[in-house]
Amino acid sequence: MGVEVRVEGLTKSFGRTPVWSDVSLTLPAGEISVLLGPSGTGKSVFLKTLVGLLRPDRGSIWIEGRDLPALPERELYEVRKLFGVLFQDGALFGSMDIYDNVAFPLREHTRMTEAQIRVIVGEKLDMVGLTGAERKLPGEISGGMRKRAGLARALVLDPQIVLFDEPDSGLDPVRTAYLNQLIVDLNQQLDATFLIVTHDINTARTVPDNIGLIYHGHLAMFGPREMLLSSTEPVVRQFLNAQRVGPIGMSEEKDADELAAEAASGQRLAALPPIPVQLRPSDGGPRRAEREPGRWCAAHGVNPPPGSFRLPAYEDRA
Ligand SMILES: Nc1ncnc2c1ncn2[C@@H]1O[C@H](COP(=O)(O)OP(=O)(O)OP(=O)(O)O)[C@@H](O)[C@H]1O
Repeated sequence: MGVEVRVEGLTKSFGRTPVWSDVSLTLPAGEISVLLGPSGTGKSVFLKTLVGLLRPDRGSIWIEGRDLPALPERELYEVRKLFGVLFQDGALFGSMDIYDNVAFPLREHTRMTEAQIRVIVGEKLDMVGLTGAERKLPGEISGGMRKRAGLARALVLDPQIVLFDEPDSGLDPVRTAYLNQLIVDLNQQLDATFLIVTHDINTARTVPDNIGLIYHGHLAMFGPREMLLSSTEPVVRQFLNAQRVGPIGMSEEKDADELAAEAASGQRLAALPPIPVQLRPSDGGPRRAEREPGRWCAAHGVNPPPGSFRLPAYEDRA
């Protein structure tokens, strides 16, 4: 069922510049979580810190009873094998074809024979729909295919935790929809815990089980999807509505004068959009962490925005 990742009081700065402080959250085992936040708030830094590429100033990352930042380098190297990471650009080696890119971690980290490697690479390329593209160079395929090749490589060592850094960046809405479906299908098939950093509101609303929002150097909120999607916090409403009105400014947080001027001019935050149904696996089976729509809201006495949990009209007709 994947592994739980428990982050406690994590703080990171570069020199005297703080990125975020006192971040605490638990990624539930086997579930999909999404991390949102304005540009530059340190979401990529958070992923790199989780996987041990950056050291936090303070705090703990507990995985299977081990606190990652406290581990000596040799043990950290072992724990890193639990992770698969899909970097923003796929991070493929430009001079290697897709097959060799996907085979790379197996050749680097295991003693498998080439025959064994061929079976695994074939299986992962099939999972992401890239069978037949083995001999292409990264420069010869589309951005969407590069993402999928990067995903095949991230999965090749059977990771327990998969981190996705903006998997939808640079993709058109249709390719994003395919990739989102692939993520939900993979989560159903694999024993892994997923964390996705994204700016795509539709992805954030339909793909995860849990959502977090980093804002102004802190984790503003983290919890079940319905908690965030029904939240009345101004920063959440502004983000989910993709609005200029609200506490988030162009380059930083708006100050009190700016917010007062906004209120005086009659500009208001829009109402929350309805909570959509979650994306289901394409085989019609249940999600790994399936929950009844509206259960969290009902259990917490929260009224979801009107129109929530309905299928879009065109799906009602199908
Ligand atoms: N190695 C580094 N050394 C110094 N500063 C860094 C380093 N890596 C990131 N930063 C700084 O940390 C801050 C957070 O960067 P990060 O890329 O994590 O933001 P982000 O939330 O992922 O942004 P975006 O949504 O635009 O991708 C930025 O100000 C960035 O310049």
